Amino acid sequence: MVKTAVKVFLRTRPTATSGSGIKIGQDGQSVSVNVPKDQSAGLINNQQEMFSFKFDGVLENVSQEEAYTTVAHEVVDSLMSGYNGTIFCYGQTGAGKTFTMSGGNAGYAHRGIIPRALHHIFREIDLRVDKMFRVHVSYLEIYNEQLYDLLSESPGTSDSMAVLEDSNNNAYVSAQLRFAVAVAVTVAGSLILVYGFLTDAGLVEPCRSHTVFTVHVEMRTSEAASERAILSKLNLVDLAGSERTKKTGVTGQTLKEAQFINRSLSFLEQTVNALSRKDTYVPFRQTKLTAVLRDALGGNCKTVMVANVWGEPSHTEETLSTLRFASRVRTLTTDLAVNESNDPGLLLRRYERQIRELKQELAMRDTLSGRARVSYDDLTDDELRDLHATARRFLAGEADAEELPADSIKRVREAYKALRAAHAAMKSEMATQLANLQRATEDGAAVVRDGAARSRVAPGVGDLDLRTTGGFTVGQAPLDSRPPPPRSELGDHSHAHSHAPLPSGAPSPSGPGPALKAQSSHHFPADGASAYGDVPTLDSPSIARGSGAAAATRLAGIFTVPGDRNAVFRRYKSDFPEGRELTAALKAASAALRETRGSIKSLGDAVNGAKRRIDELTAAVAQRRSGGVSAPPPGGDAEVLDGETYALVQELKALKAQYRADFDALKAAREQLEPYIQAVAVARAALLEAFDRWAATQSDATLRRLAAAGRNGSGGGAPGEEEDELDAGEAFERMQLARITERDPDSLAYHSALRRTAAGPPGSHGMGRPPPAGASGGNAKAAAAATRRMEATQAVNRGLAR
Ligand SMILES: Nc1ncnc2c1ncn2[C@@H]1O[C@H](COP(=O)(O)OP(=O)(O)OP(=O)(O)O)[C@@H](O)[C@H]1O
Repeated sequence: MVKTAVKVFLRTRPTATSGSGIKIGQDGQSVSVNVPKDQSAGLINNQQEMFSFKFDGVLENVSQEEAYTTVAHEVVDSLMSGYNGTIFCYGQTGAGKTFTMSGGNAGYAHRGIIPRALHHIFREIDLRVDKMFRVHVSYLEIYNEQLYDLLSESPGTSDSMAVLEDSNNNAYVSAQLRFAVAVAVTVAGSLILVYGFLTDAGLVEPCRSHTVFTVHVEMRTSEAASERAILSKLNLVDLAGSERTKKTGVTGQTLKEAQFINRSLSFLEQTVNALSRKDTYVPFRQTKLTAVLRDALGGNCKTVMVANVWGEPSHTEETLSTLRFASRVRTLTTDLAVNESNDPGLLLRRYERQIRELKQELAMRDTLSGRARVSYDDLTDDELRDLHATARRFLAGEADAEELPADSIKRVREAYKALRAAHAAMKSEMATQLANLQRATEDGAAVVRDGAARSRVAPGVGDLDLRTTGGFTVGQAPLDSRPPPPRSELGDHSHAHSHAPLPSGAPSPSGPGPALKAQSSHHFPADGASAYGDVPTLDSPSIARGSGAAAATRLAGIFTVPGDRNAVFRRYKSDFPEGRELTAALKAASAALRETRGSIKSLGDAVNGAKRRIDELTAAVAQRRSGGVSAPPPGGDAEVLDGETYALVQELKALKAQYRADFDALKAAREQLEPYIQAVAVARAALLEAFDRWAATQSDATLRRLAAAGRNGSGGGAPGEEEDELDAGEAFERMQLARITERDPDSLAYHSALRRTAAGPPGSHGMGRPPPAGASGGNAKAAAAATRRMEATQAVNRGLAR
């Protein structure tokens, strides 16, 4: 914004009589008016005789051309640079306002500011070949405080016409027509066209209304940058002349017109006074005239006033009034600024062009760097659908990271979004499962508590404390508090399976029997997964806990074959509501754990994959550097990388960042796994404890009957559940078989026969009849001894062979 003073020029109408009383100073700016004393006032008369004023210039006896050059040329030049302008003529009626603004009919040389300004504008347009212009004109009349569009074919005022303000606080008249002036028409042609129009409109005839002729100019810097437009307008205002009605003695319609004119000019004066005093309130809205001239008087506009005076002695009073008003107008300032169009359509065109150019730039860079053609457009619906499916498969561990797009930022961003969506969906599913699991676990715990209440020997002993994450109350030792079995009994992990399970017998005073001790070497993973599946067998160490140990010992006494105990356990889980409920809870917990583990596994795979790739890239970069491909320049500080090494280093950098992020995610995911592990442990403990208590209440005969039914497969368990519930003995046998097949396939038949012999004749354990005490144990011992012998022989042979 540039502060600019309003310029005021005085123009005098040639007078017929001499001695007008108006004196022009040598500087061409000072004006003095001599008012002869009124002799009728008597001898003592203090009436002021001389009045002095100063303006920006005085036009006395000057041609129309000189008047234009002095008053309007600079304003029109500013218009062509994007600044608004207003030139208005003010003065008493007949002082020459219309002559100045429009011109006289006497000849071409008499044309006024309007036709000369149009001539000027089109001449400039012709000269500025690097720019594009559009010119419109509008023509407004304010008559008796009503707005009239003089370009409208339908005469009369329109209700929809009103003086409004645009977003830049510039005044404009709504619903006013604009007449487009073709730029292609020659300057002279345009002039004739517009001048003819002005004549038709009666502009060159004296009128008793205010008229505003506006030229709107739209300028664009060039064809290529057509999205940037500068808008400016020039208001050429011919005000109606003030009139002393008493003096002129007008009546009727003319009097009414004069009253309207004087009233609006009076408000114009008040407005100028308020602006001049810098009042906070300026009555712009009091009349249509001040509303239209708002910009010219204090807004974004370069303003020039022509004060027209008729220097006849009979008009001295009117002349003084005009000069006083002109002096106050000269104190006003306006704020000038170029008006750039903020038309959204233009902005859109500008952004479209920028995007087009950027895409071309990218395509060029891709070509230079040898990349395959990369699309920078938005993904289609089909592509987005595929991407979301790939993201889901990636999180589930079924797709590699390479399947996700990485060729453009846009596609990488979309991939991230798809991953986030897939992750959110997965999280929500897991939350639902967890809620179900918690419900099931709480139900199971309630069953356990009920059972405990019924069969409790000592209150509180052996109860699960579900307020903690699977801990135990007094009397029930947590898993990790149990001392490890002596190495001499169990051997280390690698040898644990070289011993046959010893299902015999008598309980030892130090705890579970040898069979249970041997079986306790089975790994009970810290994350709660059973070695043989989700549902525990009775060979799990938990059977020996707390009060459950008594039941386990009793069961071990009744059933010398581990499979029989599991058979009872299976019956318990399938035929008894309590067992069924607890088994269901455990399975739900295990399923949730398995699923969560699956997603972690895919993360782990991603981390490992990234690590492998980082190692490869690091080696490749190191090799290129050591090979001198990217060696530092002699004496230089910075290493100069060739294109390929630079690309490798960039990839390595990105990969490391990805690796760190994935690693953190993996760590966080592992921490999230803990509640699932605890939930499985709690559910498992609840099931085993409940079984112990239940078994303690059953008679030996009932237990044996259930074992026989379980052995015959006449109940319990869903298909395929046997695999999960494989007991320790059978599992051990299978493992042995696998080892023998691997080490000495030829001896397979021998071992198979030995095992069958040890197990006794087919059906000897069936039909509800328990095997003779010790028989099975003896056979198992024999089998174990035979295996040990074979392994010892093989070990000796291997040693000899070395
Ligand atoms: N500088 C001048 N040189 C020659 N003739 C002039 C000049 N100024 C005014 N006249 C003549 O004076 C007459 C009245 O001028 P004009 O109509 O322009 O006055 P006006 O101020 O517009 O009056 P109104 O307010 O009534 O419209 C016209 O005939 C015009 O040609």
